[in-house]
Amino acid sequence: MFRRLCTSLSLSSISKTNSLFAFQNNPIKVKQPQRRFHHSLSLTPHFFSSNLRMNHTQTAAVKKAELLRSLEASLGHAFDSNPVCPPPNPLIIVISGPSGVGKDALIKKLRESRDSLRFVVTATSRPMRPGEENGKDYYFVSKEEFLTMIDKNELLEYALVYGDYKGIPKKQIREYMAKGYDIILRVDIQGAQTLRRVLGDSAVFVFLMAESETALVERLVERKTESREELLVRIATAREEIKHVKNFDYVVVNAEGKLDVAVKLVESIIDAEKAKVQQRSAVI
Ligand SMILES: Nc1ncnc2c1ncn2[C@@H]1O[C@H](COP(=O)(O)OP(=O)(O)OP(=O)(O)O)[C@@H](O)[C@H]1O
Repeated sequence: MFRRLCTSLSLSSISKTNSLFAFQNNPIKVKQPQRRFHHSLSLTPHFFSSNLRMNHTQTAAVKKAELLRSLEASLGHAFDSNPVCPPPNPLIIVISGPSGVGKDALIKKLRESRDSLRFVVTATSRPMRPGEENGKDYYFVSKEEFLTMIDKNELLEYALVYGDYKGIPKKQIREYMAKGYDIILRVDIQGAQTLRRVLGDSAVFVFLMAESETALVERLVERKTESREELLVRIATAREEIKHVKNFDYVVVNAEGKLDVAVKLVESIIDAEKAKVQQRSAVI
């Protein structure tokens, strides 16, 4: 192979000394390449007609084109410009963590920075909070409507959380994945456990946590959406939930005032997952 390469290189340099157009009538007989890899670099009389003296960049381009052609000639076929790796599978990313840790805030930022991500809107029977939008933050449905969705097997998972139902409609996930989008799911720890049973290792599970219990409680208090009693329940639950971190693939700390750092880390996780040789392959 090395000798063949040398031969073709020396042949190409000979043709160059004779004439710049000489290799248009290349004497080397090769099988016609099926697809030309470097059309844009091929020499045509037009290329030189307007400017007979080539500058340094043009000369380098010609040399490169010539070398590529001679390599193709030696190999007997054109280089393949198709991607070497198949496109990565659509990914399901499950974001979970204690109440008030910043799941919604993180997902909002992720959606702004990544076009390839689609957020699957959770259906819930809880009342709408100020600033929330139906169909954007959640699908707000009545308890009766939610129970009908359960009966029809329309939910990937559901749970009764603090007296309200929350669940993930399957339809949206299927539609987005068919279009090649990555899916981001937001669930509490109970929901993540159910999803792990349903999806196994076919999805990526990310546990979001605050840097300390104090930080978590302060965040919840500042949000002003829970009563004193509700806060106590959420704090007690968070203490239990933290024990489930071992069932997740990744843990991300969302430290006070450092939401952007947490977002970047989740983006890196997505990038790393996309570069995996053995891709996860979720079927809903
Ligand atoms: N890194 C951070 N630093 C300071 N405040 C934050 C940070 N991340 C989120 N917050 C704020 O903390 C509060 C709770 O966040 P968020 O509502 O996103 O939590 P959550 O995990 O979705 O809660 P829940 O599960 O109860 O819906 C919000 O007011 C949010 O703006």
